[in-house]
Amino acid sequence: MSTKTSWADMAANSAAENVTSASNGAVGTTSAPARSTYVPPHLRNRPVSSDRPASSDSTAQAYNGPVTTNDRSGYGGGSRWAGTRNDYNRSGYGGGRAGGWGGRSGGWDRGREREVNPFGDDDDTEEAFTEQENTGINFDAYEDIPVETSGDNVPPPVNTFAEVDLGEALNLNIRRCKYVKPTPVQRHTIPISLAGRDLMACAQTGSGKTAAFCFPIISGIMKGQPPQRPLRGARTVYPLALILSPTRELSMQIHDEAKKFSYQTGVKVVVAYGGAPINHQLVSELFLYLTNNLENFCVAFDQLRELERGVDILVATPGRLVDLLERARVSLQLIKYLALDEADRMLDMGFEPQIRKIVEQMDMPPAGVRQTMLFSATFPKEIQRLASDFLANYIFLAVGRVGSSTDLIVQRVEFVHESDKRSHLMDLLHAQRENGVQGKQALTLVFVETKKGADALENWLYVNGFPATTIHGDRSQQEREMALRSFKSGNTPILVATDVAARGLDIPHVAHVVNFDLPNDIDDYVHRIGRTGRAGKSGLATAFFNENNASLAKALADLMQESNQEVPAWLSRYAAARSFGGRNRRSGGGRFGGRDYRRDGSSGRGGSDYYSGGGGGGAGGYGGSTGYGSSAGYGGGGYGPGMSSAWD
Ligand SMILES: Nc1ncnc2c1ncn2[C@@H]1O[C@H](COP(=O)(O)OP(=O)(O)OP(=O)(O)O)[C@@H](O)[C@H]1O
Repeated sequence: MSTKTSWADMAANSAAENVTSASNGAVGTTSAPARSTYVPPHLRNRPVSSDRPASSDSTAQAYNGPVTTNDRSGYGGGSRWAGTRNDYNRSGYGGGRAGGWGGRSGGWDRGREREVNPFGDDDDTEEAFTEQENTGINFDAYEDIPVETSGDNVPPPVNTFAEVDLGEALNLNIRRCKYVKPTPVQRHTIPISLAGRDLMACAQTGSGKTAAFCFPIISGIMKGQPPQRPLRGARTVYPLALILSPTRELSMQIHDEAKKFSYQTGVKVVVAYGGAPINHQLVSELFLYLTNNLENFCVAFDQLRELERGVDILVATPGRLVDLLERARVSLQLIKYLALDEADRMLDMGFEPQIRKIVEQMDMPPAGVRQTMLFSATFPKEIQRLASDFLANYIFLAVGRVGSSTDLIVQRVEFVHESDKRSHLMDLLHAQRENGVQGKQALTLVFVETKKGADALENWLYVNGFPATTIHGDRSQQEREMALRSFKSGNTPILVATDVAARGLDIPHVAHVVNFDLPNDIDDYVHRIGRTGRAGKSGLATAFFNENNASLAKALADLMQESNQEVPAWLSRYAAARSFGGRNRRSGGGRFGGRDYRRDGSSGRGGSDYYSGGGGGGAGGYGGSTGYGSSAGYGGGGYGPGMSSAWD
């Protein structure tokens, strides 16, 4: 630990200069009146107009401190690619703020601002929400989705949000989001979570899992008893809920979503994600390190300040959270809700030690005392076994599988030799252009295996007239954010990415996912193609396959067949050749991304057939499989215990 240069310490020392008093996790700034009173959730649970402070009473006012949501661009540190050709997103990225975070409008000593309206409308009237719906959602596509539940006394699903008591303020926000009715995973999981049950939920990509775990948490905090936060140290904060996710971008996205859902509920959401520690940088990258670290420092500073104002829901990546815990900036003593998004990824060998440390070795209440919710689109059985350590008498829920019965994603697989991949991609992009798809700002996400490969392909595309940008673990936080913004806005309609972008990211209008390099693991493929065809929309996924991908053939052919896709004869031949002794595994087979491993009757450690719940599929055990636990499939790079990661 001593070798670590802690962002938390650095930022804390600087932050301390701006901080005068703290109590129960709420901290005042030098120019703002000291916020010595923490407002318990039960007092905050009232919808108020966005035009005035939440309440005229002093406690509620005290809670309404400055909110810096979406204001991460306050740092202006230059970096390797910053300001270069492709990454401009003029729509709001830190324009005029190059001087650093002090340039943020009003600075951070503005004291108590009203809560920023994340919906961008200041009209809170009923009429503003009526007769509107999230028009992009094709709910019919979900009607025939298979659902499987197991566990004791499973609460029945609901058909509408009105059937469950989520609370007035949250209901208003659901309507602001234009969610007219719950998606299948929400229909099933919300009543389960509201009943206080632990949950392992496996549901299609893009089917609304974020809201599925956020709604019960926010509602529970709103309705819960006011917490007695211990006075352990003025700088220690005590969140009531913890949401962990594997990447910075996903954490930010969950944070943004949770902020929307908790608008004017009084529930405070804060995000903490991190950069790499000093001892993992190469000397030759010193300059890059200094630049990035300044940026990391600025991000950390911002996050820490926000944290010190008090937090109910902490959204975090594991590495940064461990850092915060080790430095006693955060205590998990009062955690009532623990949610792991992309839970299978969080419990694979890359992250598991950190997750165990957070959940089992710090001060978090044990399973059964806290409520634990695990969500992913894929749940390999070995991971389920590990996960069961964190759960008490849980319910397992499986909802469909990517494209399983809805055919939302058209999957194509083409045989392309390594040397032909670039020209083949070019052909696809030209065809797209000719069809006018890109003219309408449709976006293409291209997955490659390595970070270097991503940079090289981006450069080649650019030289050949296709504006592209990249996201991978070697890019600085600022570059990653700029790339995402530029892609989302359509300014740069092609994003070349490693697996760091494979999970969770909800980017509207991604029309085409190209697996330029196929992953080693079929579950990674499922998550990658799930960046399109989201929330009832349709999408296209093209994979370049060659002999290097032979180990994936069987699982890929099976998945395509299950999804009613056309399987080329040559792929079937590859698959047949791999039928025996094939190395790739499948999470659940059949119609789901995973099935309850307890059904196998082999729930003890070292249980038997890895595939037995899945109705056939590949042979071979988990232990020898290609992908899980190996970092090979992750362009962002895996890492060992105690180390930070490019994922983080
Ligand atoms: N009830 C709903 N009605 C309409 N839209 C919804 C509803 N619930 C979620 N959405 C929207 O669906 C999209 C996908 O949701 P989300 O990102 O939570 O999916 P996910 O299941 O977590 O996907 P992934 O497995 O890729 O992480 C989001 O844009 C979200 O706003």
